[in-house]
Amino acid sequence: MTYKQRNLAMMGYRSVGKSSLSIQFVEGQFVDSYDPTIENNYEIRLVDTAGQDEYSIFPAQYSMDFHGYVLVYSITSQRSFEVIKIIYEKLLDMMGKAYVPVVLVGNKTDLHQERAVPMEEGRKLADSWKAQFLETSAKQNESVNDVFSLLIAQIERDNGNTSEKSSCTIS
Ligand SMILES: Nc1nc2c(ncn2[C@@H]2O[C@H](COP(=O)(O)OP(=O)(O)OP(=O)(O)O)[C@@H](O)[C@H]2O)c(=O)[nH]1
Repeated sequence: MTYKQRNLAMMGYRSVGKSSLSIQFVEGQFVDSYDPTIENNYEIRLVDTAGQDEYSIFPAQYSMDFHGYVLVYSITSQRSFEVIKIIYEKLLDMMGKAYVPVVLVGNKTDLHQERAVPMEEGRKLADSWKAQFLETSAKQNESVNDVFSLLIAQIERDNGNTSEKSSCTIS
């Protein structure tokens, strides 16, 4: 069986849930990797970066090796939403590109009483980037796997592949 390796980076402000989403995804996908009807297999290398802020110097290695990026903010933090815009701009700058495959994720939907960023704001921002958008709860395992399957599908579309069935392992 052959694998396409896909390197994905989790980026965002401190404490938005990058590690929690990664751990939830890795544990949730473990059983699926035994599915015998696999047609496309992706080996995902998931890099959970340390939280950034608007003043962080963008480490060059974050732009070199990745096929796609999960940009995470918390729906309870307006600041994390502002910071994600800056991270995105820095990413494009660093890559010297007008487009990179991105999924924008508003995490912590279970804390709806503390919501500070309306869903519509997230969607509008993602549209302006031509990116996918999802709200998630790492705590309640809400839409977590969708983040990664959307990003993989987007990367494949960008590469001119339109295969519908896919599966993955994480290393
Ligand atoms: N209620 C709730 N809490 C969450 C959720 N995701 C993460 N948290 C909590 O938010 C805090 C930060 O989560 P992390 O996953 O460590 O966040 P991070 O973005 O990796 O943080 P840094 O390593 O500082 O960049 C922890 O206390 C988590 O338990 C969520 O979906 N809902």
